[in-house]
Amino acid sequence: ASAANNTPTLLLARDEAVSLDINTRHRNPKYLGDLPLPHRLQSTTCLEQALAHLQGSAQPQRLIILGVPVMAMRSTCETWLPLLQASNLANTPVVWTCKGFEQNSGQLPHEIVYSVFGNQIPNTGVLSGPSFAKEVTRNLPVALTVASHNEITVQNTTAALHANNTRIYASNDVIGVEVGGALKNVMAIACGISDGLELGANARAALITRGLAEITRLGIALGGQAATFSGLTGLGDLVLTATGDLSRNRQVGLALGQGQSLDSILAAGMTAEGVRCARDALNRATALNIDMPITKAVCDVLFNAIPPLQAVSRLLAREAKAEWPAE
Ligand SMILES: NC(=O)c1ccc[n+]([C@@H]2O[C@H](COP(=O)([O-])OP(=O)(O)OC[C@H]3O[C@@H](n4cnc5c(N)ncnc54)[C@H](O)[C@@H]3O)[C@@H](O)[C@H]2O)c1
Ligand SMILES: O=P(O)(O)OC[C@H](O)CO
Repeated sequence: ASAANNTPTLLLARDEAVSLDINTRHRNPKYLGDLPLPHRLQSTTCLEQALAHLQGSAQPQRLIILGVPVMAMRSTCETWLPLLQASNLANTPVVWTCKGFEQNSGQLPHEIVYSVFGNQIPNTGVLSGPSFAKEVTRNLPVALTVASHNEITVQNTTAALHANNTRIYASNDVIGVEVGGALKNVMAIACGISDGLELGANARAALITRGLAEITRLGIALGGQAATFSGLTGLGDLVLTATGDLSRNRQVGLALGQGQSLDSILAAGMTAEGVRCARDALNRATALNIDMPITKAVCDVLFNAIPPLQAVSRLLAREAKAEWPAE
């Protein structure tokens, strides 16, 4: 999106072949099929070249986007901290796109970032919202939220990305944005399971709505703001991922509902952050005494060998209750 906005953009890749394809054929077949990429998007595998690119970027659009999964966030931050300090780039805004909790620590991405960066890299934030990469690559309309406590992070993210078909909205609710992004993946697995079992559109709508109640409950308990969960990074990303067949999390759910085992689905190379997130979210909810029945049902199917239909029956067999407050 930044390259489409004429922002000179350099993608730091780990794989030489990916980098070469982007620079020569303007394609990234490993991740994005045959979709053409803007010629302004360049790639490198060399950290020094990435730092030089940042030093040459105009200040209003200078921005680092960490586009790695949550499991790689800590090591990525640890790599960048000394490099940015040594290159006089410690004030460069850094935003991340990952959605989930860190395994073992159970930390949200901002907790990882703050624990590694401390005050040494002060301008940070999370960039999230409903955005399938393949649609962004096609430059179709998309709206995202950047949440940060620093004005410069919001300004630079907006300057780099907000144009043409990309809208950037600002928020100061880092926790709410991250919880919505993490938990929508779990609900997308739940909706995929329901659709794989052919339980119908009514069931899917119920799961989305009660899933949002569950996300909101945990999010508020963790310090998020209620309104955030009806925004782009809550309801917006939840609807996209729970209903859009481009979602890897929904695809995992669909395959489970159709009778495939988790091992065989993951062996086929499917990356779905909701699988790890479900257990971490349930652990954090249990510690806070928060009821998360849909997340619990997803964990039962994923990790406790409960057949999908039995998990659904258990969900439906719970006592009747008031819809609001969402307890
Ligand atoms: N793909 C999408 O449509 C999309 C949309 C919005 C947000 N996101 C979020 O952005 C993040 C990245 O998504 P993705 O689909 O590109 O994920 P991905 O799993 O394809 O990985 C992205 C990049 O991270 C690199 N990476 C993986 N493990 C690493 C490690 N241990 N150390 C360093 N680099 C590592 C990979 O080489 C790859 O280049 C995710 O958390 C995802 O939720 C993805
Ligand atoms: O393919 P998924 O399920 O990881 O979803 C991708 C993005 O998070 C959608 O916003």
